[in-house]
Amino acid sequence: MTALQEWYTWLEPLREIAETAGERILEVYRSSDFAVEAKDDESPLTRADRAAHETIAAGLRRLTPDIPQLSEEGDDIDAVTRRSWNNYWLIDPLDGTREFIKRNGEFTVNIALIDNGRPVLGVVHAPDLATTWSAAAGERAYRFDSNGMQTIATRRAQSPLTVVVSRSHREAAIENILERLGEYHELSVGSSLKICRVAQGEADLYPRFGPTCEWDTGAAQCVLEAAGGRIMDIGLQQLRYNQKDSLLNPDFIAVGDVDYDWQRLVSALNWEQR
Ligand SMILES: Nc1ncnc2c1ncn2[C@@H]1O[C@H](COP(=O)(O)O)[C@@H](OP(=O)(O)O)[C@H]1O
Ligand SMILES: [Mg+2]
Repeated sequence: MTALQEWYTWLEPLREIAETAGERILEVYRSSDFAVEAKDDESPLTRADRAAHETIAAGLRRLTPDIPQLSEEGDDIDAVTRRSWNNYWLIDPLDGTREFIKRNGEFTVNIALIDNGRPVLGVVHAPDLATTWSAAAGERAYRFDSNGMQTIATRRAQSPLTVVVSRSHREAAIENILERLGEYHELSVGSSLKICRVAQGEADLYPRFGPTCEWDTGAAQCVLEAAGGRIMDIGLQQLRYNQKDSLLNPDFIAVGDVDYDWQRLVSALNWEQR
């Protein structure tokens, strides 16, 4: 695999690919009168997932024919093959499937370029919110919406903390942690938008205890890190990608203020015994 000297120039085409996939999703979302509960072959959800996946796969093949793709909706790729890659596109064509079904608009298209275990490009697009977040490692993070393009940045942690939690997946462990935080403000949000809310300085912490996959976090992690934040496992190590046979993430916290004493919070939460 060649070195990725050109990767920075791929950010704009990447945003276009994500937004085109978003248009395909919205065609289904807006045309269907659906009440789907599960993925079956005929469901609008499945059609939207597939249409977004195909659009992204074709767009990335045109942009970078030599870089492999790992998509939630793509072929299963065995771990040995995958782990031999130095870099690859990591894709969740439609994150927040429950939000799509509930029609609350909180679903996203996610594309990250992973290089040696780290996200170096990331685009998160929320089609129904007409908003896109994008970043390249080592550069600024941006949000594009009806007001145009803005630089985004995380904020200093505020007291009480504002905590983002999943709208649809709320494990008992999360309830325990929230209880132990004492006073806090809560934002309930679907999909990778939670990480984007931390990245744009609206929230301080997003704790996730329970299964997520690497494609749920890769693109938004790139945005959050470029905006000044971090996603860390319980050892406060930054999440890395393609390091294991499994594609499941560990428990993690996404934080905006890297100078805050998260270690103290994590220790106080008695994480190991939650
Ligand atoms: N049991 C499980 N195993 C793996 N991933 C899970 C999971 N439960 C939830 N997730 C992940 O959490 C994501 C939704 O997160 P949230 O609740 O924050 O919106 C899902 O994305 P999809 O909607 O793309 O399937 C899915 O990847
Ligand atoms: Mg997902």
